[in-house]
Amino acid sequence: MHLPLNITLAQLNLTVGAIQANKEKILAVIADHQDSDLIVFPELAITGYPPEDLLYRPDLYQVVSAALEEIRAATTEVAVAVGHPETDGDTYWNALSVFSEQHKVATYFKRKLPNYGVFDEQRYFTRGSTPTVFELQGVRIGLLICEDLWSPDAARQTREAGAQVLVSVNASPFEEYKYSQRLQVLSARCKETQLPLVYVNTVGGQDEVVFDGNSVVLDAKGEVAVHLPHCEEAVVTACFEGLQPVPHPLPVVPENSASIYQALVLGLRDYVEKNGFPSVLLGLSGGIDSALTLALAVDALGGERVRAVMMPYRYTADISVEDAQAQATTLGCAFDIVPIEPMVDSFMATLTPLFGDVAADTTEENLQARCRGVLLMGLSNKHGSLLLTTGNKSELAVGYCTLYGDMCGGFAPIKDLPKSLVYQLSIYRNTLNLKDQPAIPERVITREPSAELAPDQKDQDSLPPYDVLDEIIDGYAERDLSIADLVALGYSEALVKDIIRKIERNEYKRRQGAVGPKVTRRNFNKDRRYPITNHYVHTLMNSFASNKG
Ligand SMILES: Nc1ncnc2c1ncn2[C@@H]1O[C@H](COP(=O)(O)OP(=O)(O)OC[C@H]2O[C@@H]([n+]3cccc(C(=O)O)c3)[C@H](O)[C@@H]2O)[C@@H](O)[C@H]1O
Ligand SMILES: Nc1ncnc2c1ncn2[C@@H]1O[C@H](COP(=O)(O)OP(=O)(O)OP(=O)(O)O)[C@@H](O)[C@H]1O
Ligand SMILES: NC(=O)CC[C@H](N)C(=O)O
Repeated sequence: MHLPLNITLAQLNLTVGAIQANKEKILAVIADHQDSDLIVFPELAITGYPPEDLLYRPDLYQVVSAALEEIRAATTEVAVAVGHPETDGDTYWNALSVFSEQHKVATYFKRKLPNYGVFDEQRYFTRGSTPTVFELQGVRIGLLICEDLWSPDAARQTREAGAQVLVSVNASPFEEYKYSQRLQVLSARCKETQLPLVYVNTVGGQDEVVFDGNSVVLDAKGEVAVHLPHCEEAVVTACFEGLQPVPHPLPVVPENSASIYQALVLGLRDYVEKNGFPSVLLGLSGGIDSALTLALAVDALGGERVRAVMMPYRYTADISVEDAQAQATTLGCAFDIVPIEPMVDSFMATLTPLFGDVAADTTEENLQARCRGVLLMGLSNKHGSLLLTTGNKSELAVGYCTLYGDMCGGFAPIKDLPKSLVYQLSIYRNTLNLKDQPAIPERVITREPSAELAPDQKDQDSLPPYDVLDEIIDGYAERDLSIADLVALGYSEALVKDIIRKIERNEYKRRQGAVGPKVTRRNFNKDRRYPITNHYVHTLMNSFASNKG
């Protein structure tokens, strides 16, 4: 055994489908770490994760093979472990290959394929069946891929196959409290097997998920010896002496609000950069949702790449215009004021005769939101700028938003934040001073929420207080509680039923909404796939009535 053994964790931000660019990035890390013994790259590093139905394309495997050939040819005595999809023409695997001195030393096939939440691996891959161990400087290294670690048996079998160190490659997405949950799982595997673990996660935003990095090395007792940063690329070499990882200075683990905020910044930045947008814009109303979205955008891209547009109508309060202006000035982004009165009046003049004698209702409110949407989409088209839509999870849950109005836009940075979390993150952001002014004007946080689409309108005219709404949404949509469970929490039957009806009635709206990063345990996209045409809500209502009877 030749110790110390140096194992490099390459926590890289790779791009789905960019096989050549990902390969170049991998080759650059290999060239820079020739003093290491083993360099470990993330799960499916070659394709990025998740490649989704790209995995059905036969040509993908040709490009992947060519890239792996180049990596193999570039290896010296430094071993390299890299994740990639693999096929023999009939069967497809999520694989991890190890190359050294221009040879393939081992290929391992993932044994546990996650098929829940945002994951669909059983749609593409067949399970591997064999633990894989290879020898490096006399030390036996056992290979694992992500989900393999989330139950005991794959790690146990790898130990039984002779492993002395476990190396796991991962694409483990962020959600609230994920870091501590993940650490518990990893620590349990170390304690069960009494083996140290090198855990390499990917980092970066990919459509609706954000990979948070937080790669770690744990010792055989499950204690963290090395920890890579949250939501940042990093390449760090861990040194093993006597099969014990040498402790490395640990970065501070961000607390809950900071960890979510940083994940949202990364998700937004990567969506904009990886899709090639020069800039973003948004409607800035003087309300908290657009204010938090603006702060995220400026933190992700810098003020010079962000434009905010205030579009007052007759119901817009003066303080809304003042606060929007003040925030744009503090954050250093472009700011315009474009009144929508002439457009709304013109639409109304045309529509009023066609409306006949039907009384005014939400139609008139939606028209204001739609005029704003048209203006913002015009600016987006003209300048090639991505329009950010500002809806939060509570509004999207109950459909308190206008199709082709404030739902216009290509990316929705806060769509998975319940309104209570919008407040929490806004308060958090204001603890980070910028030019001695709060990033979000205090009055925006303290004033009562209003869509300002009708005189003296408040959100709470149509909705229960947000803490109540959020708890019912969380209970019903994230934790699958029944009507009886929610009533037992102290909410009235009428309120619970009303919110559930609204949630189910608005699936069609959410399906037409822009993509945005997941931060809760269950988002309204891949995590919760409900039919649009769906009468289960009647079944629920009826069964609660009959239970009571
Ligand atoms: N199942 C289904 N499949 C496909 N389409 C369906 C549908 N059900 C209704 N529709 C269609 O959807 C349309 C209704 O949706 P939509 O036009 O959006 O309008 P709607 O949902 O009726 O109203 C929007 C609500 O959101 C509030 N709002 C608007 C803007 C901002 C805010 C805020 O605070 O942020 C709040 C506004 O005050 C109002 O209460 C109908 O025309 C209907 O035809
Ligand atoms: N006067 C306005 N000027 C610019 N944009 C607006 C204006 N009013 C609404 N919007 C846009 O439409 C979105 C929906 O806003 P609305 O005021 O109806 O409710 P909200 O969900 O409370 O959002 P916010 O808290 O940002 O006001 C806003 O976030 C903003 O992007
Ligand atoms: N890519 C995977 O296998 C990820 C699944 C795993 N449970 C995680 O979220 O970490």
